[in-house]
Amino acid sequence: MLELREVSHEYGRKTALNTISLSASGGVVALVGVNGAGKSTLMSIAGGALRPAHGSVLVDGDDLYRRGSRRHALPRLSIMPQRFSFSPRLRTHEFVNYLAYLKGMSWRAAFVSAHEALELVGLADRKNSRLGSLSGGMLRRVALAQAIASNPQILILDEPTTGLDPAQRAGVRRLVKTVSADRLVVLSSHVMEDVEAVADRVVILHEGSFVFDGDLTELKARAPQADSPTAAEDSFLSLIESAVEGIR
Ligand SMILES: Nc1ncnc2c1ncn2[C@@H]1O[C@H](COP(=O)(O)OP(=O)(O)OP(=O)(O)O)[C@@H](O)[C@H]1O
Repeated sequence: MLELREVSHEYGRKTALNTISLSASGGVVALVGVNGAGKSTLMSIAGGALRPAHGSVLVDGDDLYRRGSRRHALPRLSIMPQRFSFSPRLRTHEFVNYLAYLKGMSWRAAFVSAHEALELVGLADRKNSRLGSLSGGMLRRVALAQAIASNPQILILDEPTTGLDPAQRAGVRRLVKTVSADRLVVLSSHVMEDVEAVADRVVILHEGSFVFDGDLTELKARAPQADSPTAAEDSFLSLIESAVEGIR
């Protein structure tokens, strides 16, 4: 169970998140928003990578940002960040293996798990390649593999399909569906097509606040034409427009 309690965050004087509360325990929760809505900030905070200025994040009741409980909470989740730094000389398997080990797995278990994760993301044939030789799309899949490898109960995926070709995107969507069968996946996206393919619940974020939280049927029902093939997208756009009008 992941719980965000009244989370707010600012960068200097810029408010990125404004009193966000969310709890989820399973399935795929898709966080949708336009550029700058606050998705990455929220994903980083939920994934243990950014301490929020206000509020708290609980994993099965353990506070992710409190000394004492962080070490219990952290191994139960993994984040696939939008960008990650790495040594270009490390080999793909070595990197995934090492990160799974850092998450608390034994070296042997991490070794096996890294192989399985690379297989799942379609990179088994590049397991001995140096990271510096991989394409951008391959690196995105390495980022996904390292998130999956430690077998966490909660997976936080920040724009997992960005930079992938259509076949790889379809592969990642299938993978997200498969891994969400027995865990919680929270992913961010601004591609409604991806969201429709995988999400059990959609949360729309705009200028740091939630403007919608419900399932796809509820989202489509808000569109001018609920049976239109573009109903989810139309509804998203009209929710954003009304939020903008509300701010004016
Ligand atoms: N390190 C930072 N310093 C200053 N402002 C930041 C920083 N990171 C994000 N912001 C600002 O906070 C707001 C939210 O940014 P965030 O990256 O969370 O949005 P996003 O929804 O993930 O956007 P995108 O879809 O473009 O990745 C934006 O206005 C952004 O300019």
